[in-house]
Amino acid sequence: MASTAASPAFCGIPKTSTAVRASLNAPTTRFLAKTPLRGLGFAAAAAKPLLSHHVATKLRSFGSSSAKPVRGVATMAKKSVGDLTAADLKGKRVFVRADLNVPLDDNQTITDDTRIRAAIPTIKHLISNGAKVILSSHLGRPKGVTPKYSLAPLVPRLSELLGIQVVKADDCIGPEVEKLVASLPEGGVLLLENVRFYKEEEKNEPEFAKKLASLADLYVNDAFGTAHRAHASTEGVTKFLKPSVAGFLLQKELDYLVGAVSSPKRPFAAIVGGSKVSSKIGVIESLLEKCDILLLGGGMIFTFYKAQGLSVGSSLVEEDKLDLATTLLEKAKAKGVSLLLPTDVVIADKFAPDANSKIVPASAIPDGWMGLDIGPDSIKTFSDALETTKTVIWNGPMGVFEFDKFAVGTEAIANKLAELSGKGVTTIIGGGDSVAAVEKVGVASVMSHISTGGGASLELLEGKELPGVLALDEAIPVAV
Ligand SMILES: Nc1ncnc2c1ncn2[C@@H]1O[C@H](COP(=O)(O)OP(=O)(O)O)[C@@H](O)[C@H]1O
Ligand SMILES: O=C(OP(=O)(O)O)[C@H](O)COP(=O)(O)O
Repeated sequence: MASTAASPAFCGIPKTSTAVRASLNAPTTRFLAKTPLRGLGFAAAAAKPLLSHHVATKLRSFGSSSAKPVRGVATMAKKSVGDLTAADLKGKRVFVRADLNVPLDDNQTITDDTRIRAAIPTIKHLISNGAKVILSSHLGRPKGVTPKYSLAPLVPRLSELLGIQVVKADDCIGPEVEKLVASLPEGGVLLLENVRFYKEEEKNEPEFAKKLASLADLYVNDAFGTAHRAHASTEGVTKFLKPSVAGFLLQKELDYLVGAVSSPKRPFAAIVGGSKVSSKIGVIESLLEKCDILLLGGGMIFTFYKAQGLSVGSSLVEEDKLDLATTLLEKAKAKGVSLLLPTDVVIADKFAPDANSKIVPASAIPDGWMGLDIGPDSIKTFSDALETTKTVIWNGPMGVFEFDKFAVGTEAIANKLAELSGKGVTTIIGGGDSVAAVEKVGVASVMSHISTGGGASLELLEGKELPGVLALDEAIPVAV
């Protein structure tokens, strides 16, 4: 199944895949095997007021065993899509922001549909109550209109899962889109084109948000994976659409993650890897405050090595983060946090599945070679460090696991977490690629929680407010 599909031809992607090469720079489209969604099954109708995470944190510190409102405490719960009935929805145009940023291969085939399946309960609730759904998402990090980042390849799978033909717009604003919205029947779904084709989206420009909002009567945010971004479609739009409510996925993710990371069972370990170094290296500072053990792997580590004066060959490095890396190493030492970097790495002579490879100490990466996985000594050290933990959160693969030769570290950590999960340790896996990796290994079902958001779950762990959540309407306070 998954592992077979992802092996030598790795999901049918040519060995010189642009998708793979792009992952070194801006790894936004992904390419793993199609695997069943686990850990995200929930009843669409099981709606309850959504606790904003800072409130849930407060409740936890009162010793509550669940994130339910406490008698007499005014909660800052967020309104949920489950609070909206047919009376609110029938005939209404609902703007739904989902995170449909799924991996596609070079043939534009979806290779992991986890995020599409996770968005379905909210959409089904809306269409079964007679709403007209205007569905919006980004895909990747395009600079302007870029055909390979079109949402068109998602239409067949969305239609299949919803049991209706989803209509696709060629834009996300403008007269043609307005015409399609006007002709949308009750219970219909219109998928807008990639909202990041407009630079105004990430800049959160109010005029752009207003144009998006003008398409609809009310707003649902179900994009947990993008809830840490204050963009026009996740935050700006809420200023022009009322009500603005949380979708079932957003609600479910927060319900689980807030409780698990606000007062984690200790020792508490975080594992951070992957290739979004500049977005995630900053999180490490906060993790030093929260975690007892911090393990770094993936493309993250070479910036740390270089900051220590080591040669890193042609490995992924964020030059402008070298000072930060040095500071983080000093802070970890001062705080007594075990910040472990791999001591050995698997290096390659090119970024390809058939690259020549060898294992070298982290201090001996030759020029012209790049680190694409953690080595066996590091796997052992990391596994030993995790042995006594009670809670582990993992975001970012340990290596370029899409290539079999460089998947060993990621697979070993996935298997270690599965083993710990079996012993009662809380194991949380977040992020599109990290989830795809544990699916590939076949251990997703034994993890405590599979999250559709990597960066978003790390920011929650940091204790940050997620702009996409904060912007939503508050529910009427509940006293129980
Ligand atoms: N040493 C490395 N060099 C380059 N890319 C890496 C390295 N290790 C892991 N990666 C890549 O990181 C990507 C995932 O990173 P990221 O997007 O941060 O994770 P997630 O999607 O789980 O949040 C994968 O495509 C993987 O190939
Ligand atoms: O894939 C995503 O984040 P993740 O890799 O941290 O899980 C989200 O779709 C957000 O994408 P972005 O990091 O380009 O804003």
